[in-house]
Amino acid sequence: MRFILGSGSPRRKELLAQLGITPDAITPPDIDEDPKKGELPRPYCARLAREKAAAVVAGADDVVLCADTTVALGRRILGKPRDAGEAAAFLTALGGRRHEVITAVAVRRGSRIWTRESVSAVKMKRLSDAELNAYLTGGEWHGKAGGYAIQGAAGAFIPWISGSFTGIVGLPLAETAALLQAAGYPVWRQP
Ligand SMILES: Cc1cn([C@H]2C[C@H](O)[C@@H](COP(=O)(O)OP(=O)(O)OP(=O)(O)O)O2)c(=O)[nH]c1=O
Repeated sequence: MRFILGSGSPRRKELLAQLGITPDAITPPDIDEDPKKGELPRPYCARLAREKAAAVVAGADDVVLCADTTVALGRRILGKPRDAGEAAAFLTALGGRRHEVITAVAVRRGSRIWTRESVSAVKMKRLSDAELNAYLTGGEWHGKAGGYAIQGAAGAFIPWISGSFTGIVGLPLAETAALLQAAGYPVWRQP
Protein backbone atom coordinates (compact mmCIF):
# COMPACT_ATOMS: atom_id res chain seq x y z
CA MET A 1 0.00 0.00 0.00
CA ARG A 2 1.43 3.36 -1.04
CA PHE A 3 0.24 6.69 0.29
CA ILE A 4 -0.29 9.17 -2.53
CA LEU A 5 -0.89 12.84 -1.71
CA GLY A 6 -2.85 14.34 -4.58
CA SER A 7 -2.05 17.92 -3.66
CA GLY A 8 0.56 20.50 -4.54
CA SER A 9 -0.16 22.44 -1.36
CA PRO A 10 2.87 22.60 0.94
CA ARG A 11 0.45 23.20 3.84
CA ARG A 12 -1.21 19.85 3.30
CA LYS A 13 2.14 18.07 3.24
CA GLU A 14 3.14 19.77 6.51
CA LEU A 15 -0.18 19.00 8.19
CA LEU A 16 0.16 15.32 7.22
CA ALA A 17 3.65 15.37 8.71
CA GLN A 18 2.01 16.37 12.02
CA LEU A 19 0.39 12.90 11.92
CA GLY A 20 3.77 11.36 11.13
CA ILE A 21 2.76 10.61 7.53
CA THR A 22 5.25 11.12 4.71
CA PRO A 23 3.66 10.46 1.30
CA ASP A 24 5.30 7.87 -0.97
CA ALA A 25 4.37 10.11 -3.91
CA ILE A 26 2.99 13.61 -4.44
CA THR A 27 0.97 13.98 -7.64
CA PRO A 28 -1.20 17.12 -7.76
CA PRO A 29 -4.13 16.57 -10.12
CA ASP A 30 -4.98 19.19 -12.72
CA ILE A 31 -8.73 19.72 -12.74
CA ASP A 32 -11.03 22.55 -13.78
CA GLU A 33 -11.74 24.56 -10.60
CA ASP A 34 -14.42 26.83 -12.08
CA PRO A 35 -17.69 26.72 -10.12
CA LYS A 36 -20.78 25.64 -12.06
CA LYS A 37 -23.42 28.29 -12.58
CA GLY A 38 -25.32 28.84 -9.32
CA GLU A 39 -23.24 26.25 -7.44
CA LEU A 40 -23.13 26.87 -3.67
CA PRO A 41 -19.80 26.87 -1.77
CA ARG A 42 -20.24 23.63 0.18
CA PRO A 43 -21.31 21.36 -2.69
CA TYR A 44 -18.67 23.02 -4.88
CA CYS A 45 -15.91 22.30 -2.37
CA ALA A 46 -17.03 18.67 -1.89
CA ARG A 47 -17.23 18.16 -5.65
CA LEU A 48 -13.71 19.48 -6.18
CA ALA A 49 -12.19 17.23 -3.50
CA ARG A 50 -13.88 14.19 -5.10
CA GLU A 51 -12.83 15.19 -8.61
CA LYS A 52 -9.25 15.69 -7.47
CA ALA A 53 -9.23 12.22 -5.85
CA ALA A 54 -10.74 10.62 -8.95
CA ALA A 55 -8.14 12.27 -11.20
CA VAL A 56 -5.06 10.87 -9.41
CA VAL A 57 -3.51 7.82 -11.06
CA ALA A 58 -2.94 5.11 -8.43
CA GLY A 59 -2.72 1.35 -7.96
CA ALA A 60 -5.74 -0.62 -6.69
CA ASP A 61 -4.32 -0.86 -3.16
CA ASP A 62 -2.90 2.65 -2.92
CA VAL A 63 -4.43 5.26 -0.64
CA VAL A 64 -5.00 8.63 -2.32
CA LEU A 65 -5.69 11.78 -0.32
CA CYS A 66 -6.98 15.03 -1.84
CA ALA A 67 -8.64 18.13 -0.41
CA ASP A 68 -10.13 21.43 -1.40
CA THR A 69 -10.40 24.60 0.64
CA THR A 70 -13.02 27.18 -0.28
CA VAL A 71 -13.77 30.52 1.35
CA ALA A 72 -17.48 31.32 1.36
CA LEU A 73 -18.88 34.80 1.87
CA GLY A 74 -22.57 34.01 2.11
CA ARG A 75 -23.37 32.23 -1.16
CA ARG A 76 -20.28 33.66 -2.84
CA ILE A 77 -17.27 31.45 -3.52
CA LEU A 78 -13.90 33.17 -3.09
CA GLY A 79 -11.22 31.07 -4.76
CA LYS A 80 -7.51 31.76 -5.17
CA PRO A 81 -7.13 35.38 -6.33
CA ARG A 82 -5.84 35.82 -9.89
CA ASP A 83 -3.79 38.88 -8.98
CA ALA A 84 -3.13 41.40 -6.22
CA GLY A 85 -6.14 43.48 -7.32
CA GLU A 86 -8.49 40.56 -6.82
CA ALA A 87 -6.82 39.72 -3.50
CA ALA A 88 -7.47 43.33 -2.38
CA ALA A 89 -11.13 43.03 -3.41
CA PHE A 90 -11.51 39.74 -1.49
CA LEU A 91 -9.87 41.08 1.68
CA THR A 92 -11.96 44.25 1.55
CA ALA A 93 -15.12 42.16 1.19
CA LEU A 94 -14.09 39.86 4.07
CA GLY A 95 -13.06 42.65 6.47
CA GLY A 96 -15.45 43.49 9.31
CA ARG A 97 -17.57 40.37 8.74
CA ARG A 98 -17.82 36.68 9.41
CA HIS A 99 -17.22 34.17 6.65
CA GLU A 100 -16.89 30.41 6.36
CA VAL A 101 -13.90 28.32 5.39
CA ILE A 102 -14.81 24.90 4.07
CA THR A 103 -12.28 22.14 3.55
CA ALA A 104 -13.49 18.93 1.94
CA VAL A 105 -11.23 15.89 2.17
CA ALA A 106 -11.48 12.87 -0.13
CA VAL A 107 -9.66 9.58 0.43
CA ARG A 108 -9.75 6.97 -2.33
CA ARG A 109 -8.60 3.37 -2.31
CA GLY A 110 -9.26 1.48 -5.54
CA SER A 111 -12.81 2.36 -6.58
CA ARG A 112 -13.97 3.29 -3.06
CA ILE A 113 -14.02 6.89 -1.93
CA TRP A 114 -14.60 8.37 1.53
CA THR A 115 -15.25 12.09 2.02
CA ARG A 116 -15.76 14.54 4.87
CA GLU A 117 -16.13 18.27 5.16
CA SER A 118 -14.98 20.66 7.83
CA VAL A 119 -16.72 24.03 8.08
CA SER A 120 -15.30 26.84 10.21
CA ALA A 121 -16.50 30.37 10.89
CA VAL A 122 -13.89 33.12 10.76
CA LYS A 123 -14.14 36.78 11.76
CA MET A 124 -11.75 39.15 10.01
CA LYS A 125 -11.32 42.72 11.20
CA ARG A 126 -11.81 45.59 8.80
CA LEU A 127 -8.37 46.33 7.35
CA SER A 128 -6.84 49.80 7.25
CA ASP A 129 -5.18 50.91 4.01
CA ALA A 130 -1.77 50.42 5.64
CA GLU A 131 -2.63 46.85 6.72
CA LEU A 132 -4.08 45.93 3.33
CA ASN A 133 -1.16 47.36 1.37
CA ALA A 134 1.46 45.76 3.60
CA TYR A 135 -0.29 42.39 3.34
CA LEU A 136 -0.56 42.59 -0.44
CA THR A 137 3.11 43.55 -0.73
CA GLY A 138 4.07 40.58 1.45
CA GLY A 139 2.62 38.25 -1.20
CA GLU A 140 1.14 35.72 1.23
CA TRP A 141 -2.24 36.05 -0.53
CA HIS A 142 -0.88 34.17 -3.52
CA GLY A 143 -2.36 30.65 -3.97
CA LYS A 144 -4.63 30.97 -0.91
CA ALA A 145 -8.41 30.67 -1.02
CA GLY A 146 -9.97 34.04 -0.14
CA GLY A 147 -6.57 35.71 -0.54
CA TYR A 148 -5.23 35.14 2.97
CA ALA A 149 -3.49 32.55 5.14
CA ILE A 150 -4.44 32.43 8.82
CA GLN A 151 -1.13 30.68 9.61
CA GLY A 152 0.81 33.74 8.41
CA ALA A 153 0.62 37.49 8.99
CA ALA A 154 -3.15 37.44 8.38
CA GLY A 155 -3.45 35.74 11.76
CA ALA A 156 -3.25 39.32 13.09
CA PHE A 157 -6.46 40.18 11.22
CA ILE A 158 -8.47 37.31 12.74
CA PRO A 159 -9.62 37.84 16.34
CA TRP A 160 -12.02 34.86 16.39
CA ILE A 161 -12.69 31.51 14.78
CA SER A 162 -15.09 28.69 15.51
CA GLY A 163 -14.23 25.33 14.02
CA SER A 164 -11.01 23.66 12.97
CA PHE A 165 -7.73 25.58 12.71
CA THR A 166 -6.14 22.80 10.63
CA GLY A 167 -9.24 22.82 8.41
CA ILE A 168 -8.79 26.54 7.74
CA VAL A 169 -5.12 26.01 6.88
CA GLY A 170 -6.13 23.32 4.36
CA LEU A 171 -6.37 19.86 5.93
CA PRO A 172 -8.59 19.17 8.97
CA LEU A 173 -6.58 16.58 10.86
CA ALA A 174 -9.40 15.01 12.89
CA GLU A 175 -11.47 14.29 9.77
CA THR A 176 -8.39 13.26 7.80
CA ALA A 177 -7.27 10.70 10.40
CA ALA A 178 -10.80 9.26 10.57
CA LEU A 179 -11.02 8.93 6.78
CA LEU A 180 -7.61 7.28 6.52
CA GLN A 181 -8.55 4.77 9.19
CA ALA A 182 -11.84 4.03 7.39
CA ALA A 183 -9.80 3.30 4.26
CA GLY A 184 -7.58 0.89 6.20
CA TYR A 185 -4.51 3.09 6.45
CA PRO A 186 -2.65 2.47 9.74
CA VAL A 187 -2.54 6.04 11.07
CA TRP A 188 -1.72 5.08 14.65
CA ARG A 189 0.69 2.21 14.05
CA GLN A 190 3.57 1.91 16.49
CA PRO A 191 6.75 3.47 15.09
C1 LIG B 1 -8.13 30.21 4.07
C2 LIG B 1 -6.75 29.65 3.91
C3 LIG B 1 -6.38 28.94 2.78
N1 LIG B 1 -5.12 28.41 2.64
C4 LIG B 1 -4.73 27.67 1.44
C5 LIG B 1 -4.90 26.15 1.58
C6 LIG B 1 -4.90 25.69 0.13
O1 LIG B 1 -3.56 25.37 -0.26
C7 LIG B 1 -5.38 26.92 -0.64
C8 LIG B 1 -6.70 26.66 -1.31
O2 LIG B 1 -6.51 26.08 -2.55
P1 LIG B 1 -6.91 24.59 -2.94
O3 LIG B 1 -7.48 24.61 -4.33
O4 LIG B 1 -7.74 23.97 -1.86
O5 LIG B 1 -5.52 23.81 -2.95
P2 LIG B 1 -4.18 24.10 -3.75
O6 LIG B 1 -4.48 24.63 -5.13
O7 LIG B 1 -3.26 24.93 -2.91
O8 LIG B 1 -3.53 22.65 -3.87
P3 LIG B 1 -4.14 21.28 -4.50
O9 LIG B 1 -5.38 21.58 -5.30
O10 LIG B 1 -3.02 20.74 -5.35
O11 LIG B 1 -4.43 20.41 -3.30
O12 LIG B 1 -5.50 27.98 0.31
C9 LIG B 1 -4.17 28.60 3.65
O13 LIG B 1 -3.03 28.14 3.52
N2 LIG B 1 -4.53 29.29 4.77
C10 LIG B 1 -5.77 29.83 4.97
O14 LIG B 1 -6.02 30.46 6.02
